[in-house]
Amino acid sequence: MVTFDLTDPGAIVAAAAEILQCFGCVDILVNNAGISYRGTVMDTTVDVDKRVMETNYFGPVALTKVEYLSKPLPLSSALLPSMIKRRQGHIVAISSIQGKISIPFRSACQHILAENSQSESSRETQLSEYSNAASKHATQAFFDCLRAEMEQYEIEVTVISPGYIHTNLSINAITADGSRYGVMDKTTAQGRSPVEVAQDILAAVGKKKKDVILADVLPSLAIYLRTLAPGLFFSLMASRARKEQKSKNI
Ligand SMILES: NC(=O)C1=CN([C@@H]2O[C@H](COP(=O)(O)OP(=O)(O)OC[C@H]3O[C@@H](n4cnc5c(N)ncnc54)[C@H](OP(=O)(O)O)[C@@H]3O)[C@@H](O)[C@H]2O)C=CC1
Ligand SMILES: CCCCCCCCCCCCCCCC(=O)OCC(=O)COP(=O)(O)O
Repeated sequence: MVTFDLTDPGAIVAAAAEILQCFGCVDILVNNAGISYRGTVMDTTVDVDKRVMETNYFGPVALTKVEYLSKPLPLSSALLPSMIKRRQGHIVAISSIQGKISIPFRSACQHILAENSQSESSRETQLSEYSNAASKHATQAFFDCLRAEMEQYEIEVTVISPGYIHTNLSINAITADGSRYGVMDKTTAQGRSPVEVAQDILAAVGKKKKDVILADVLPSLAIYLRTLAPGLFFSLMASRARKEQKSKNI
């Protein structure tokens, strides 16, 4: 197994070169790693915004291209050029429903606390998700562009937009000051089984699907509402933010 930190460009280049050296090619690249975030726009440092973008956006972008133009690395050691050369390959991006719609303070304010510590309880007021949404919107945009450019080389690009999944995502989320959130949110705890989601992703890759939403009816409808009646969608979100701010005194 080759492990590396997605926020370290040098490590990404080295890992891709090692993988290509060991296996000769990559058939399917699944850009899955990511972090989430809890905080308000006003409280969050730009360093935290950058950390989320580096992990969720620049990491997958760098891994996919793997320094196409990097001088010390021969072109054959880069993932995308090696796929182009073979005219074969499949790139998957695990985005999110939040790559299609941006929600402010989420309605689910109740949490299942991972541990019942005072510091964790005090974090219950920080529920905005803008940084996660921004990084996932960027991910969707990048891989949509890549899909169009790669069609001529017969390379597939699939963007997956899941709703909540029962993983450690909220526990591992970072907060406005960069510290770990450490809370299992109710929405996450009630999310789909990761095994089932993985099976759906595998099926989507097998069918060469281009864009897949793996979510309940409401989030799926919300995406259509955002497109067809943006004014109404924005009003709903603003009302949601107002209610949350009032109830949580943010
Ligand atoms: N859970 C959910 O509700 C949803 C999740 N998603 C997306 O699914 C993907 C997987 O997240 P999920 O399994 O839920 O969350 P987890 O927090 O359980 O897992 C995140 C994974 O990403 C890896 N990771 C995080 N940062 C880095 C980094 N800098 N370098 C390398 N690896 C890193 C972690 O590795 P390690 O353990 O070594 O730190 C871990 O394997 C993410 O892209 C997330 O945005 C999308 C929609 C909903
Ligand atoms: C025609 C009627 C439509 C009515 C629409 C009303 C608006 C409903 C809003 C629904 C919002 C759903 C948000 C789902 C968010 C989601 O699934 O995110 C997945 C994640 O990325 C989870 O990460 P997180 O860190 O947020 O736990």
